[in-house]
Formats: sequence, structure tokens, C-alpha cells
Amino acid sequence: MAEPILDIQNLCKCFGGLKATDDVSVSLRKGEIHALIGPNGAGKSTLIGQIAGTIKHDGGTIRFDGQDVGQLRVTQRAQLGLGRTFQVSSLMPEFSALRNVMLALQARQGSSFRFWKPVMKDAGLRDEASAILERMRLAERMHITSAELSHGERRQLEIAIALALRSKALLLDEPMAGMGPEGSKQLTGFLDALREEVPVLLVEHDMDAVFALADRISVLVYGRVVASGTVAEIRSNPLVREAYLGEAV
Ligand SMILES: Nc1ncnc2c1ncn2[C@@H]1O[C@H](COP(=O)(O)OP(=O)(O)OP(=O)(O)O)[C@@H](O)[C@H]1O
Repeated sequence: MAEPILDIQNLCKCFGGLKATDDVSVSLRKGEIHALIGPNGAGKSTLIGQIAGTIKHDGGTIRFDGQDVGQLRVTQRAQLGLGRTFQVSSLMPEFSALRNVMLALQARQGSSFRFWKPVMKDAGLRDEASAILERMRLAERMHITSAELSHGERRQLEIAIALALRSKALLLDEPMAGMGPEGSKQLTGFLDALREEVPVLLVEHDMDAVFALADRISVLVYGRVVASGTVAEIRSNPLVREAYLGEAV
């Protein structure tokens, strides 16, 4: 089996006396969606934060694309291709969808030598950004500011930006949050189609989405991975049903 693109071993994080991440080992392989589920406060966002680099881990290792990235800053990890979208959107609200994606493309290419060229006048960037937006079904909305996009469209735009940055893996923290059933279904379709290009570590409470998308699921409870397996294995695990899934199965 190929080496995972992301390999977390024995990760630990305490907040005072609270073990928010307790000896967690998880991996993400190319071409897969690995879902992290668990009750509120289980440590899912804390784990994602440590992988992205916004939260410093106390122990363990974080390897990405064959490299130990545990001591690298957020931006350095992002430059290596570790993409993240946030529970709270990080888009530039006053800029159009097109400009947001063009800025991401420019950032990827390194902006220093093109600093004096206005981004919107760069035809090459514009064509590439348009193609990405078309893929994310946002072509007709590309001139709308991201503040005016619907909630679901903003999520699509965040993924478009991750594609523009050529992310090699994506950390998605509750992408379905705040979406209606139609929006969730649509985003599920987008992520499904993307998995071969960008593997995803997905934190999500929407079990329909998780069961539809996940190649593997890991269940966190009180900072520990209590079970890991395929959708069928997790659905039929009595411990998981009792601890978390309840009526969802
Ligand atoms: N900065 C912090 N300082 C102290 N405690 C924190 C901090 N961040 C998180 N925690 C605690 O760590 C635990 C894990 O929180 P975390 O937000 O990672 O859980 P979660 O599984 O993502 O929850 P949810 O599903 O509600 O988003 C919780 O008990 C939380 O209160």
C-alpha cells in the first residue's frame, strides 16, 4: 500500500489538566476521504488545528508528503500543499469569487516578481481561475463578491481556492455546518468527485455526508481514537453505536 500523504503518530495535546488529544494516530492515503467523527468536545477541531499548525502539539509526529512538518508554521505547511478550510470562512468578503481565486493562484506562483502587475489584468491567471470556478459550478457567480454568495457557494469557493493552491491534501472542519439538506447533498457530490485529486481529512457531524463519502472513519471520544474502520465496520461497532452514533445508524 502507498505511503500515506498525511501520517499522524501518537499526537498529544493538553489544555491544563485536560487531554484534548490523547495519543492519537491517524493517516490519510492518496485518493481517500477519511472522516473524523465524535461527540462535541471530543477533540476533532483541536486535532485539525495541530495538523494545520494553528495549535502547537505537545508530543507525537506529524508527517506530510514524506516530511516531518510538526515544527513548521501554518504558512509553510500550506506552501507544501496542506490545505485547510475553516469553520469560519477565511475568504476576502469584499472581493469577487474570481479575484479570490486569482489571488490564490498568484500566491501559489509566488507574487514577488509580478508584484507590480495588477492581478485582475493577468489573462493567464484569469483563464485558470475561470476554469477552476467552472469546475466548482461557480462560473456564473464569479463576479459576485464572496460576501454576497450563499453559504454553500462560499464553501465551493473555499474548495476552489484549495484547488488553485494545488493542495495535496485538504483538512475540512465541518464543511456541511449551516447547510440545508440540498446544500449538503451538493457539497457531498463535489467532494466525492474531488477525492482522487485531493484526499480529504473530514471532520463532520452530518452522518449522511460521512456515510456517503468516507473510505475510512475514525471515532474520537475524550481525545482518543476509540475505533477506526470502514463505514460498514463503524456502523456495526457496538461501542461506537453506544458512545456516539445512537439513532444515526
Ligand atoms: N484553547 C483551549 N483552551 C482550553 N481548552 C480547550 C481549548 N480548545 C479546546 N479546548 C477543549 O478541548 C476539548 C476538545 O475541543 P474541540 O473543540 O477540539 O472538540 P470538537 O470535537 O472539535 O468539538 P465540536 O464537535 O463541538 O466542534 C474540549 O473539552 C474543549 O473545551
